[in-house]
Amino acid sequence: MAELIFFSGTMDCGKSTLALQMDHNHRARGRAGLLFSSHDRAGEAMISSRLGLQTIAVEVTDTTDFWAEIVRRRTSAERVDYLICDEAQFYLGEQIDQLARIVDEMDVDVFAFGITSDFRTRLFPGSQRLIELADRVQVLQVEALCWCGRRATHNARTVDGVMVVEGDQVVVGDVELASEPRDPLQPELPLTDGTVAQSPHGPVTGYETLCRRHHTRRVTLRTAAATKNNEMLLPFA
Ligand SMILES: Nc1ncnc2c1ncn2[C@@H]1O[C@H](COP(=O)(O)OP(=O)(O)O)[C@@H](O)[C@H]1O
Ligand SMILES: Cc1cn([C@H]2C[C@H](O)[C@@H](COP(=O)(O)O)O2)c(=O)[nH]c1=O
Repeated sequence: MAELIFFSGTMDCGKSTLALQMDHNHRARGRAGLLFSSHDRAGEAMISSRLGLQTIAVEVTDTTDFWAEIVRRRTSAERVDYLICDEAQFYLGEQIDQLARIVDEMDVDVFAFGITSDFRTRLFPGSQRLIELADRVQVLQVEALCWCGRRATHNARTVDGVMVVEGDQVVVGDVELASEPRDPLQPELPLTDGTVAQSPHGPVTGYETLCRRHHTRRVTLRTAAATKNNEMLLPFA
């Protein structure tokens, strides 16, 4: 019996990699699948993994009707056994309803992948509906980590490394990794007074995965480093 499964987690925990692996495994057993994504970092109509794999997919927009799309393909004799739906947090609630109907009435497996909550810890509409409707919600086993070493459970949006809580819900972007060599044109690490040197290209918006404690306190890798530097400057008693 077909299932609707929601594979979820924070940013950078391996969802797109798993999406491409699942497609590979099902395809290798002779099953026919369709890949969908929305606003992938690599560009339109793509599923891309930070491990280097990327595959063409159908771009999901607000006008996508999954039910009509699968009916159309099946009535033109195309086999569809499963759907891979990446960045499913960006899908509309009614599109998730269509996916559930495809599972139940067409016996097509739907494997959806996405982050549950936004930079303000609020559920994305697509993720909310998936949590409400999925046969199973599976949290990915590879844990993204907070800079403190705890499991990262939340996604922070940063501007020049500083967490922000205002802005649009959807802003496509990537996590900045501490181990990545710094681009000399990007802002430097925090100055000892806690401020950050400005990039000649303007503020850089990115994301950072944090544990709840540090998300609540708005402490990112960069602001933690700045605080540490300031503590070192404090006069000894
Ligand atoms: N250079 C690397 N070597 C090994 N693993 C890596 C490397 N770069 C990224 N990864 C793995 O890829 C994961 C991110 O995979 P990806 O599918 O792009 O994540 P998501 O779709 O959840 O944002 C990281 O959590 C890490 O486990
Ligand atoms: C937290 C948050 C994320 N986004 C965007 C940023 C990325 O483009 C995707 C997540 O992709 P990933 O493969 O899981 O890394 O979502 C956003 O638009 N708004 C947010 O609040």
